[in-house]
This record gives sequence, structure tokens and C-alpha cells, in this order.
Amino acid sequence: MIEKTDLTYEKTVLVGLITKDQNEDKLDEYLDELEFLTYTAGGEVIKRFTQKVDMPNPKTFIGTGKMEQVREFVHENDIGVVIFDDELSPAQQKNIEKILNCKILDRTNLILDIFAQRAKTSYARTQVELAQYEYLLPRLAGMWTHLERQRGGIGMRGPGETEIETDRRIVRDKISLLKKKLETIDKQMEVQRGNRGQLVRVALVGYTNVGKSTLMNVISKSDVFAENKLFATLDTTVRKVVIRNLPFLLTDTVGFIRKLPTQLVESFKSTLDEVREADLLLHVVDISHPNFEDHIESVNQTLAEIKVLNKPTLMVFNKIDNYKAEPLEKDDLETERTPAHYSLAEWERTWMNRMGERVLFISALKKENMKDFRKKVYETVREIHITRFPYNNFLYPEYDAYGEEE
Ligand SMILES: Nc1nc2c(ncn2[C@@H]2O[C@H](COP(=O)(O)OP(=O)(O)OP(=O)(O)O)[C@@H](O)[C@H]2O)c(=O)[nH]1
Ligand SMILES: [Mg+2]
Repeated sequence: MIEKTDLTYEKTVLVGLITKDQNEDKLDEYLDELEFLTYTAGGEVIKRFTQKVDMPNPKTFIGTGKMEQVREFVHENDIGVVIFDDELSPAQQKNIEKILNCKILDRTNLILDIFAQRAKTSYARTQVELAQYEYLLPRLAGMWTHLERQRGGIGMRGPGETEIETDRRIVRDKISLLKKKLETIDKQMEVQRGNRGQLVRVALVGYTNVGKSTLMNVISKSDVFAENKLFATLDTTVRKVVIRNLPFLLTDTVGFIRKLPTQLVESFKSTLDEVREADLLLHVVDISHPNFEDHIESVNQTLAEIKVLNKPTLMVFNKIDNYKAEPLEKDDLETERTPAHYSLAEWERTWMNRMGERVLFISALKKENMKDFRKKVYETVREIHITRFPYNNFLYPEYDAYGEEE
């Protein structure tokens, strides 16, 4: 299927809720991210609507009065799409569509759309298609999709079976078909991975748009697609990298994002196998992003969900060239000093306290501190290598034994 909503130049409105779990600042952050996602999908955000409620309205997500405001705005400004920051129930989706009379998407929907636009290889497309059907399945109730045409055949529908049940069955069949297809490719890939021999495997992980592909390009001198949009990378790329004379495999992977249902993450299982099978993770963080600590948290959560726990990890804080602490005047005694005011040196100390030596502060773009980066990666990979193959440790001396050149 691979359905794509064409958002090109489409005028868009965002809607989010302020609730007890999500204060105004948090919502602002989420909507900033949603706006970036919309831009990535090709849309342009004209306005945001927010509402403070205890609970989302079960019928229309936002209240009646607010909905009327949105309806007027949509009507007067020729808005093509309204995007909700949270997942809508099928009933909500249907009701809202009726009222607003334009395209209605939720966050998951939008992300899936971007995935669909970006999936290039047949493997990535199959994964996206699987994710789309997984998303569709619980939503079939109340939605008459006429999927049965695709299946056809007399006698396919049992007596008394409703259309929805038929649709469900078709979607389930499709899901198991796609899973089988992925399994077959997986087996081939496993063989390929097996052929990679006894090299230590390192995987770049991190939130989307933090600079994983840029870093990959810098260290492997390869040409992986990197750009300032979300989910530039959907396929994994593996490169052999040699630092000094120590070879290892480096994998670039799909970026993580918060509020992505686990079941969708699972659709990318095979891509994530690279992460599961890695000996070392480089967790890349965009330290210039105001919410980078939340990003770390949500990456760790996804790692836990896919059962990648306690793997050796280096924290790589990237984009130091772009980091700006919030200014705080010396004589300002009123404002409380928070981590937002930390200098880079303070962040470095904070993370060293938490993680010991396993932290790095770099700029992949400006190639700052790359020497440090190479050294630390070399030493960590070397350690893994000689633990595994103790008999050839003589091959790889301490990094500094090479002297200063390079
Ligand atoms: N200022 C600055 N920008 C950077 C740095 N590293 C990467 N970028 C920019 O950040 C954007 C995202 O970079 P990517 O390498 O595509 O990020 P990614 O983590 O691979 O993103 P996804 O594949 O979308 O998850 C690009 O515009 C890069 O030029 C850096 O050190 N400093
Ligand atoms: Mg990338």
C-alpha cells in the first residue's frame, strides 16, 4: 500500500492539549517538534491551537467552543490539514473530520507519512507498510474502507460476518504476509552479517536529527544522506572504519522520537537488530537542543523497549558549536540558576560524574574534538577486541603509542 498524504505546500494547523501531565512549556516543546515534523512532511504551519483541559473530550478531543474556533479558522484561511499532537481514537478522528471538513492527522500518522515518503529500499518500504497496517488495524472500527475489493473472491466472507471483521481479517492477512516477507529478507541479512567476520560492531543511535549520519560521514569518509529534517535516515548503512590500524564496523540507524507507539517501533525491528547485535553504542545527543535531556531519556526508553540494556555505551554530545547557555547576569539574584544556564564545561563535568570517562563533546559539522573522539572510540573498541581475541592484542597498541601524527 505505502500510502502517502501529499502535504506539499499544504497550509496546516496544529492542535495540542495542556493537561496535568503536560504543562504549557512541555506542550510548546511538543508542538515545536510537531511543527518540524510537519515541515519535514512538506507542510507549512499557519497557526497552533491549544486548550487547557483535565481530560481530552472523548468525542472531539478538544471542547466544543475551541472546535468552533478551529473550524472558523480552517474555513477562513483555506487550511488543508489539521494535525493533533496526540493519538486520536477512530471515533474522534471521524467526528472531527465531519466538523472540520479537511484532512485530519495525528502525530503517529504524520510520522508514518514521513517514513513512507522517505523509505527508499524495498526493505524499508516493507517495514513502513507493516507499520501502516499495524496502525490501521485497531482503527478499522467505524471506518468503512472497502478493503474487501482487494481480496475479492466469492465465499471469502463467512455468513453473518460484518464488513469490519472482513476488513480486519484482510489487514491481519496483510500483516502476516509482510512479516513473512521481512523474515525472508532478515535471513539473508543475517547471513550477510555473519559474513562480516570477527569485526567489532559499533552502532550510532540517538534521537532524530542529532547528527548521526553527519558523524558517520566524518569518520567513515562515506556519503550518507544527512539533512536538517527529521528521519533523514530510514535504512541502516554499515561501513568499515579503520582508526589507526584498528578496523571495526560502524552502523548508522534510524533516529528515535518520543510518543511513537512501541508496536510501530517493532515494525523496524530488523533495522534495530543492528543495534541489538552491536558490541558498542555511540549514543549521539544534540546538546544545542533545549530539550536534549528529554531526548536522552526517550532514546533510553526505546532501547529498553527493544531490550537493549546495559550495552557498553559512549555518550557523544554533538553540535557543541551551536550550544548557547541561557544568559544569566551576575547581579541577577532573582532568577534561579538551572541546567539551562550551564556552560559546556559544566555539562562536561556533570556527565563525567554520571558516566565516568565514557562521554565526549564534539562538533561533527565543524570537526571539533574529533581527535578526542577517535582516541576514545579506538580505545573502547580495542578493549572489546582484545577481550574477545586476547591472542592478538599485540596488533593494536595503546592509541598514544602511535605518537602525535595523523
Ligand atoms: N551546528 C551543527 N549542526 C550539525 C552538527 N552535526 C550535524 N549537524 C546538522 O544537523 C542536521 C541533522 O544531521 P543528520 O546527520 O542528518 O542527523 P541524523 O541524526 O542522522 O538524523 P536522522 O537520520 O534524521 O535521524 C543536519 O542539518 C546537519 O548538518 C554539528 O556538529 N553542529
Ligand atoms: Mg541520519
